[in-house]
Amino acid sequence: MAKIGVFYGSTTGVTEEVANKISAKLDNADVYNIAGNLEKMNDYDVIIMGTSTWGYGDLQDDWQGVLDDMPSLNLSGKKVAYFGTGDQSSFSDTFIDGIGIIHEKIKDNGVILIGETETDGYTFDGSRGVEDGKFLGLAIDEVNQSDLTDERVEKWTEEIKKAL
Ligand SMILES: Cc1cc2nc3c(=O)[nH]c(=O)nc-3n(C[C@H](O)[C@H](O)[C@H](O)COP(=O)(O)O)c2cc1C
Repeated sequence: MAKIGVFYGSTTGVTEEVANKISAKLDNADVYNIAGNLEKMNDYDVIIMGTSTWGYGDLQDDWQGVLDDMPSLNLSGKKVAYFGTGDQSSFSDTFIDGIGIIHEKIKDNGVILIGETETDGYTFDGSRGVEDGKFLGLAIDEVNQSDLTDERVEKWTEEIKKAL
């Protein structure tokens, strides 16, 4: 299988936990906290990026810290997938905005986006993580729909495997 790296930024541990679940479903893919590990992306063919969203549509702090360095990575030809954790109820206008902020920064670097998902089953008003009616990646809401997380991860990782 292609070499997969999972990179996450997590303020209270939710996104970290989801990163570990995703890794477990992908033959224990390597998992990194993005803080201090941005350059490690260069070592992987497939890069899975996970972030939460804070403030009102703000990128998680550790991702914010590396965001401006991301365009200098050589991501050309690499497959990239996103997962975002958020709260669609309290932050209905900015649900998982973080993945959209990252994508905006690197989308012109020749990345091949995989792992987009349907928005069915979620209720929210707006998201920078949605493009052409689909989430740019996997959306996880541990605040309101934690009972769905495991099956969402399972289904998504099966799709990711097919896209490799
Ligand atoms: C003060 C505050 C602001 C938040 N802002 C947003 C937001 O704008 N959009 C969103 O989808 N979730 C928002 N959330 C929800 C978090 O992103 C969510 O709980 C996430 O899973 C936390 O993940 P982490 O512990 O990995 O950082 C916010 C939560 C808090 C407490």
